[in-house]
Amino acid sequence: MRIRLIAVGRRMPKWVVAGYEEFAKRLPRECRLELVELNPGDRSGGDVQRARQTEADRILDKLGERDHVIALDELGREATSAGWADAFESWLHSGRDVAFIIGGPDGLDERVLQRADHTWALAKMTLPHALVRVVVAEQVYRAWSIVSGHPYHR
Ligand SMILES: C[S@@+](CC[C@H](N)C(=O)[O-])C[C@H]1O[C@@H](n2cnc3c(N)ncnc32)[C@H](O)[C@@H]1O
Repeated sequence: MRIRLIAVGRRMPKWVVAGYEEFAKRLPRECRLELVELNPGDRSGGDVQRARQTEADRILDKLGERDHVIALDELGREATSAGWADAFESWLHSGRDVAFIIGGPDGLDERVLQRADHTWALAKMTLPHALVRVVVAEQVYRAWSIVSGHPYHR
C-alpha cells in the first residue's frame, strides 16, 4: 500500500522535518509514508480564495482516481487511534493507495473536501499545518503498531 501525505507548504522548520522523519522512517517498506509538498497559492494580491483554489488544483492533480483520500480538517470527524487502525487495516486489504491531505494557511477548498472519502479532525482546535504533518506521521505509525501488535501502542 502506498500512503502519501500531500501537504501545502514547503521549507518547514527543522523540528517539523525531524518530527515527521522520526515516525515516517519507522514504517516498514510495504506501508511507506511518502511526503508530497506543494507550493502554496500566491497571496500577494490578498486574494485568499484564489490562492486556495490554486492549491486545490495542485492537490487534485496529485490524486489518482482510485486513491482513498482523507482530508484533514478541524471540522471533520474526530477519530480515535483505534479508529485509525481499523481504517488502516481495511486500506491494507483494499489494495488501494491512500492520500492524506493537509491544507495551507487558509484551509482546504470545497472541491478537495468533496473529493475526499473522509474528512477527519485531529482535534477541535486549529493546529498549525506544520504540526499536523508530525501528528499524522505519528498516528499512521501508531495505526500500523496497533494492526501489527507492536508494543509502541499502549
Ligand atoms: C492552519 S490550518 C488552516 C486553518 C483554517 N482556518 C481552515 O479553515 O482550515 C492548515 C491545515 O492544517 C490542518 N489542520 C489544522 N487543524 C486541524 C485539526 N484540528 N484537525 C485536522 N487538520 C487540521 C488542515 O488540513 C488545515 O487545512
